[in-house]
Amino acid sequence: MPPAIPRVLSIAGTDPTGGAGTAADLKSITAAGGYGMAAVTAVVAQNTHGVREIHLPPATMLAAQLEAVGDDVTLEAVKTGMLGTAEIIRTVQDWVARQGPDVLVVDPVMVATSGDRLLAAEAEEAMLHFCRLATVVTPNIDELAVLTGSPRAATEAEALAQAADWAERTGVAVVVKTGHLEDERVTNTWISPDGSRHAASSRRVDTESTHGTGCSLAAALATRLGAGDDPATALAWATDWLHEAITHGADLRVGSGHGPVDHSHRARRLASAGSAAPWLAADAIPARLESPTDLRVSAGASADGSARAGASGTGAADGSAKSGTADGSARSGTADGPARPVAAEMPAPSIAPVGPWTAALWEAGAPLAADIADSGFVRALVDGSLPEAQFSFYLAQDAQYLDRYSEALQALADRAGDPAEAQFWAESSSGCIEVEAELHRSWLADRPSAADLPASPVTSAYTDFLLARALTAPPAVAAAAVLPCFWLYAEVGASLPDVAADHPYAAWLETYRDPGFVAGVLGAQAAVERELEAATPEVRAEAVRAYLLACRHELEFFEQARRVDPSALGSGARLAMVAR
Ligand SMILES: Nc1ncnc2c1ncn2[C@@H]1O[C@H](COP(=O)(O)OP(=O)(O)OP(=O)(O)O)[C@@H](O)[C@H]1O
Ligand SMILES: Cc1ncc(COP(=O)(O)O)c(N)n1
Repeated sequence: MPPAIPRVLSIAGTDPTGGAGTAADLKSITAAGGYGMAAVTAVVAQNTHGVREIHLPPATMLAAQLEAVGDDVTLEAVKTGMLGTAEIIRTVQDWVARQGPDVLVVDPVMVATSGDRLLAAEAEEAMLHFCRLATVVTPNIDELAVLTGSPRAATEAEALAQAADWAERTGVAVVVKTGHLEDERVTNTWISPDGSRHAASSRRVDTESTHGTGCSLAAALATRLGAGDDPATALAWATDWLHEAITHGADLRVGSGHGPVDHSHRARRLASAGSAAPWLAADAIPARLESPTDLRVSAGASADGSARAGASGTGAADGSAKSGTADGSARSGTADGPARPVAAEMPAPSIAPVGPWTAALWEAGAPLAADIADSGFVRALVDGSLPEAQFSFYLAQDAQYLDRYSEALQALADRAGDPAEAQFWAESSSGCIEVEAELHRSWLADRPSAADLPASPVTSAYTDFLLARALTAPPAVAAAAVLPCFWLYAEVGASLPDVAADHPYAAWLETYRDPGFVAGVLGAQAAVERELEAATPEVRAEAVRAYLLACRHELEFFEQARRVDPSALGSGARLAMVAR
């Protein structure tokens, strides 16, 4: 039984810019949940443009490092990268043979992205020999050709065939990486000696920031295997994590050549999601709203460029000054993207407000609407890179949500004074039940494990919030609380681009375009407009707060799928515990 935090040793060269080699490995091991250690094979003077000089300490020094670690620390996994010379390879090989780690991931580094040689040509034979000790080897397309003694594969099928043949001959698994081919999707395929395959693919990111991707994938894979994941789960985890790191690498602005990936992006995003800071500052909304203008003035940009209204988003994630404002009452940047304009500069909604109160509400919540449209979840759904397990989770939560949202709408119907309004809420409530039933019929039927998932903490927090207001709050507050689900969801639908028919989520994206959503938005807006007009100034302020908090819950609801680790979704009667 491996420990919860696998102890993983990287044996590799250095990179003073932190993008490749031991630096990349340590960051990747940490990101994948392990404790990272490193023994240095070569000191490399390099940057994002290439290698300038390589210093090889005596092999005896490497042997001493390996002995020092091995004598003292039990290792769940070892990952090797740049080994440089035949003598170094032999040194590592001798130590590995004695140490016998359960997991050995060999990244047979030969040539850097920059074209510089990192393995002496005459050492290739020794590397081929060493690879036979591995649990899995992770060659790129060019290294695969050297490893298998074949011409460079021109297609993924050719590469898979080369790898399958080699794995069968040697008894060592191979991960075939298509990063060096041209396909729109990049696929990593684990091929076992018995021929079984597990593929994990992601959308190709158009970026220069791919320095150290091979090192990072291998180190993350070693860590997940060291933690006890099976090959398919470990590879899926490493591929998905690396995709996020590559997507955000350029934002680091490290160097002017092939920059590093952002190994910590996921950790920062998750840390931000775990913040207990309130979403809306106590003084974000005036205590009394005599007219919509009171909210407009309050929501408008102030002299220091901050906005007064708008619930705080996930902005703290990047830790920079661009995230949120001094008083924390508004936000203009997220873990996923650069700062955006404050409310006053926000684009108009595609479904226009029906009166002055809904116009003021839109303006106050516009930064959150923009966050949702630009959220990692919506982006991954649109570009097709959202992992299926996360999509299934989202569907399951959507079904759970609709069930309770329908109850909230029925409560509004029961409490409505105006018969037409009561009818609108009641019809919306039954409409929800129909959509939920359709979700189960069409989408969850062939995803049985997702179909049984209970409501997540995020879903429960949102629906409990809505139900509490629908059942007990003044009608204006209750109506304002349920409005974002109508309006922001329809806005997401309106913002979606057309996608190709073979897009993995084409059919789902189509469901957002249902014209029925727009009719629902208009009905809910009309009710909110009427109720706010009739409410007292104090109740109006409470209603605005409820609207903004519901907008923030909407953002959480979309983003939650990207916070879930499929391996944590197993069934069984247990109470999830937190790590301390
Ligand atoms: N442009 C990209 N978009 C998405 N993923 C990528 C991209 N480039 C690389 N990757 C990911 O990084 C992994 C390793 O990349 P690649 O196939 O280039 O290996 P490598 O050549 O060993 O890496 P390195 O360039 O660090 O030596 C790929 O398998 C893939 O998961
Ligand atoms: C020490 C060391 N190890 C490996 C690589 C390969 O990484 P890349 O091909 O991305 O430059 C590197 N540049 N430096």
